[in-house]
Amino acid sequence: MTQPKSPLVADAHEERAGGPDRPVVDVAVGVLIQPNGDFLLTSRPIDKVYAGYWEFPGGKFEPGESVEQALTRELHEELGIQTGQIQRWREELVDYPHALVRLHFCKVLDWSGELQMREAQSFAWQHIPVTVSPILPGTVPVLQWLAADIGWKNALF
Ligand SMILES: Nc1nc2c([nH]c(=O)n2[C@@H]2O[C@H](COP(=O)(O)OP(=O)(O)OP(=O)(O)O)[C@@H](O)[C@H]2O)c(=O)[nH]1
Repeated sequence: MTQPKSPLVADAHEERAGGPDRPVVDVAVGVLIQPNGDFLLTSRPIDKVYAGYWEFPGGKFEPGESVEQALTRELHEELGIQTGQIQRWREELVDYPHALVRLHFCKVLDWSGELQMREAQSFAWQHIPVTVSPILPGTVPVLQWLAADIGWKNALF
């Protein structure tokens, strides 16, 4: 029988808010990738937990939303863009002191509109290795997946 993948535990030494039975919070996350392979990182606004940490844009589902609906709404709210096709990529469970979150990472290769930082966040187009820090704990594995993607392509060509 396949065992469920255990969560990535962030800041394990800190107390967990909500105790052992806290609910899982679903989060839609967009990895916007340009044709040259650069991807977009944004910094968390000052009024949020892990303020100033770099992450991929996105946010929590609202009731009844699908991954695609939540991501389309969040990318418009945060960046002012209209997303085209959304490709579901990977999921990850992260146990933070403030919440237990399930991150639904999606690749977005196609969008329209100029980027606007509507939450006064900073942004950086990056490639591996990234030059911004600190990176949000739940975001670190994505950089490893992106690196693996590049390795796969290099192996083919
Ligand atoms: N957007 C985003 N959130 C991430 C990433 N990695 C990661 O662990 N998270 C976690 O997912 C959760 C997203 O919450 P959020 O506060 O950004 O969501 P939101 O915009 O809906 O917040 P709001 O309720 O304040 O409007 C946070 O617990 C954050 O730490 C990531 O790459 N992008």
